[in-house]
Amino acid sequence: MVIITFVLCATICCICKYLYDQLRYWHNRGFPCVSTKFNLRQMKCFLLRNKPQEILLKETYDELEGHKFGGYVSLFTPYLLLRDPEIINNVLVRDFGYFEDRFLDIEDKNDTFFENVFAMRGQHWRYVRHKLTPLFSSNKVRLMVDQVVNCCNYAIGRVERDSGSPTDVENLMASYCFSVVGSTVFGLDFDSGEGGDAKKVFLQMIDSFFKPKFLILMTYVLRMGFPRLECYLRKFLRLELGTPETCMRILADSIKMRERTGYRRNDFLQLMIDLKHEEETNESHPGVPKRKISEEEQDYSSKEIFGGADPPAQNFPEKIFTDVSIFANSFLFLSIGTNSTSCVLSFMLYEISINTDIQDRLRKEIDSVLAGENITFECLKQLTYMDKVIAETMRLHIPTGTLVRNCKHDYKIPGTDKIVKRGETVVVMTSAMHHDQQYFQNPEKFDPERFSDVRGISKGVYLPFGCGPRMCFGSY
Ligand code: HEM
Repeated sequence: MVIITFVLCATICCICKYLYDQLRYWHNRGFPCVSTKFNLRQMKCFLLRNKPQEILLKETYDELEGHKFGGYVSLFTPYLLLRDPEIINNVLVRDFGYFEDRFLDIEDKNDTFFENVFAMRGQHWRYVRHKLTPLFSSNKVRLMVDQVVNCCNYAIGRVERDSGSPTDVENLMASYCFSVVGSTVFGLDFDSGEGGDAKKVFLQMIDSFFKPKFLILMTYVLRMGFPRLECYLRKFLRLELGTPETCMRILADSIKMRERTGYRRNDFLQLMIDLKHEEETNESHPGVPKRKISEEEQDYSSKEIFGGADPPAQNFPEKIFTDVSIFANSFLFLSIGTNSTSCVLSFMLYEISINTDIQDRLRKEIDSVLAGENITFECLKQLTYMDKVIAETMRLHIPTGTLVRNCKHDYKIPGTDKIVKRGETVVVMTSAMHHDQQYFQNPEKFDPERFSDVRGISKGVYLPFGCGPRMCFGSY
């Protein structure tokens, strides 16, 4: 009995000591840091979802005012917040080789969602990014404009049908973006009813991803404090972030149909199917013309792009473009593409509805560029005021408020004696920087004219799409 009590007490003491050390992590490392007290309020806000994440992030950012970087602890996990634009630029671009991954070296292989380019690490990520980059080139996007225009016309029709009654803009934009991405990624026409069932299934899955069930939410909280434990627990409980079987079946049917009939469509799914065949046979599928290696793909092999790290291998020993990873990437594009784009569009409509002078100017530009014709890729480039309005919307209402990188090798922060250790996580709070008076005068004002002369905005300050080799695909 005495031994058991002793062991129990010793274990509790060790755990308490570990947690205490975690809270004082940055203090002990000699870094500037925010309060070392356990922040229960942050966890409560996260669980109850009663305070936007951006406000919590800004509070941490403001606490470190006057420092180029500083540490904070979320639950029990230490993060190093970068506040200085030059350091940010070094980490994301110049010294990318030290910071190429987002996540810890945790095997998430049991979860289909983690087989995608956002979550992949190291050589896997480089190879897949290298292969997928040309899919987002302006040439490819140009070929998809007709599909986007169709979805746009459908959304306009919906507004006209409902005219006279209030429109739920968030819902309208979500449905519109979902159709655009569904059409360009999967080749499914969600609006016509052809993809009716698929639309329902995919929407349910995206919903469970962004509004997870309580048990999954708890594992997220656990992940903030004990990422490895969370991963093992999720594996043990066989918890998936959704129920991908039905979605996978829809996708697998679509792949099989294309392989069987030789039907080709100008979408991302097709390009990934071609990559799958390339890996399987080292040449194109019978009846399918060999894929041309584009200039972008060739350019994407230089050492400079990877911050001095090795460029990706042209071939990979394992098969990467399996049905599972095609599904994971397609789902990623569908979820991340739909959510971030519809969020920006909804906020843009909100801003121009309360800033009617901006709305009038925008309408005049659209009328003069389109002159009653349909939208083409060429006219998009002439909509320069529209560009500024979108840029300003993304400054004020950025959908992804943080950029995260995991340190791969010990890294000395230039101009200081501080070392970021391998395995530590650095964070850039883009939403907080976009609202920082130091960089944007009168930051809460919606003013597209800020983007008339982008030279006035320093590097590493305005980052709606991130920066460096890991920046967003959607920004091309
Ligand atoms: C307004 C719309 C969008 C915004 C604001 C946005 C923002 C971002 C941000 C901030 C990142 C992280 C970048 C970094 O860590 O440096 C990211 C990554 C990514 N985004 Fe987007 N995004 C948008 C639309 C899209 C669309 C439409 C797609 C694809 C269909 C997409 C696909 C991706 C992918 C695949 C990544 C991961 C890239 C990698 O790790 O290599 N995004 N996005």
